[in-house]
Amino acid sequence: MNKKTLQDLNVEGKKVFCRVDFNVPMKDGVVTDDTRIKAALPTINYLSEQGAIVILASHLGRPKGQVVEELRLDPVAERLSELIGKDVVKTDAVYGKEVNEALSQISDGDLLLIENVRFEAGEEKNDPELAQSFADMADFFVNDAFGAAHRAHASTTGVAEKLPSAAGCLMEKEIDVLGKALENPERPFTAIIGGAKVKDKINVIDNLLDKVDNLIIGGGLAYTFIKAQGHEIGKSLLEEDKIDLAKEFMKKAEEKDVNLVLPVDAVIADDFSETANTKIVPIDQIPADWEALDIGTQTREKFSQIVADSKLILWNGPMGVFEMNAFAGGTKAVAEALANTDGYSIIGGGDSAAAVEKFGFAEDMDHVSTGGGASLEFMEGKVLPGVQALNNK
Ligand SMILES: Nc1ncnc2c1ncn2[C@@H]1O[C@H](COP(=O)(O)OP(=O)(O)OP(=O)(O)O)[C@@H](O)[C@H]1O
Ligand SMILES: O=C(O)[C@H](O)COP(=O)(O)O
Ligand SMILES: [Mg+2]
Repeated sequence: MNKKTLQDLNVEGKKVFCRVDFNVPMKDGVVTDDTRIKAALPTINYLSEQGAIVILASHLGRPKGQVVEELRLDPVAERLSELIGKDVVKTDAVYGKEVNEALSQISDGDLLLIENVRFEAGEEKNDPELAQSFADMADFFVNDAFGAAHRAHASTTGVAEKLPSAAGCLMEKEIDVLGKALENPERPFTAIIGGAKVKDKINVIDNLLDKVDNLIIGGGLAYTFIKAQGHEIGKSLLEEDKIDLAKEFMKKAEEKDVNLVLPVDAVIADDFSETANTKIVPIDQIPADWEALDIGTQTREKFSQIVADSKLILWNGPMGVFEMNAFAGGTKAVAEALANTDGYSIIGGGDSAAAVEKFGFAEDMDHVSTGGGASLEFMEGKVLPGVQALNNK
């Protein structure tokens, strides 16, 4: 990596605006998976030990420029404080008087977490004024938010243009590990994509088809493809305006001789709930008022076999709604296959990492990346804007 790193900055007695990705799974105001918080600790500890005042900034969820009470970062501050064994000052504001007052009361080595940056409409628009407000708080900018490095937002790229900047340790490590895998991928190279961010993730497929031997599509992403094949998908997740794109990708896969693999059966439910009635049906037999919430048993076997035969596997996005036990089996089976394969296994994403942790397979993966969309875009061969914006060595 040709970007400056922490060692290139002299932060003692200085204020550092440090973007992290604390977009973690939460339930009832408690962090349910702290993988991303733990992953940022080396950078936070380093800055603090060097005597910097560390201003931490993150997004959480997609509040779309408004204050959403459930998306405040207080539970994250609490968990961070437990992990680091130190107080974390948390402000309810993203910038302005409250933040400035808090900053005037803390000392070198202390930590301050500002509120969810996506409460500000300017964040996702990369508004220069908001970026300037971030820059005004600090002497340096450090980006350790690999998971958000594919976003060109005020707290990722905007502020980088206004302060001397560097990559944090996590950013450095992710780029190093993923870069090595991508440089000369061992084959067969298999990508598995699932999850719920269909609009975002369908777009990475185009470039991935130029790189992989097998492309497995599961999770909520699969049903737009099943629909494109002409099957009824009931109330399953669908991006209506991406059906034609899905058709194009199936055609491109055929032309490029890429094995595009879709579910052949599904666990369907008559309600989006743990207590719904469920059954497993062939993929072309989903009734109109049911929805597919997990891959079926035959699909699990098929996907697992491909994983077992692969030399490099990149997985992002759960195969089903694994947060509910009734729909966790598919994600667990694929996680187990990745844990047992002789190939190099990379899994990425906030919820995917949480799933692997929940099922006890995290230790068996070669690399658990904190990036979901970011690791996919990186593996597509794209330069991530959050990285590009940082100062070169
Ligand atoms: N069939 C399905 N129907 C509806 N939701 C699904 C289905 N399969 C998986 N999901 C949901 O997908 C969500 C995770 O998707 P997401 O794309 O956010 O993955 P991720 O690993 O967190 O990646 P990223 O870091 O990019 O967010 C989970 O909350 C899960 O319940
Ligand atoms: O979870 C992620 O992949 C990152 O935190 C980015 O979140 P976003 O997809 O809402 O930008
Ligand atoms: Mg997610």
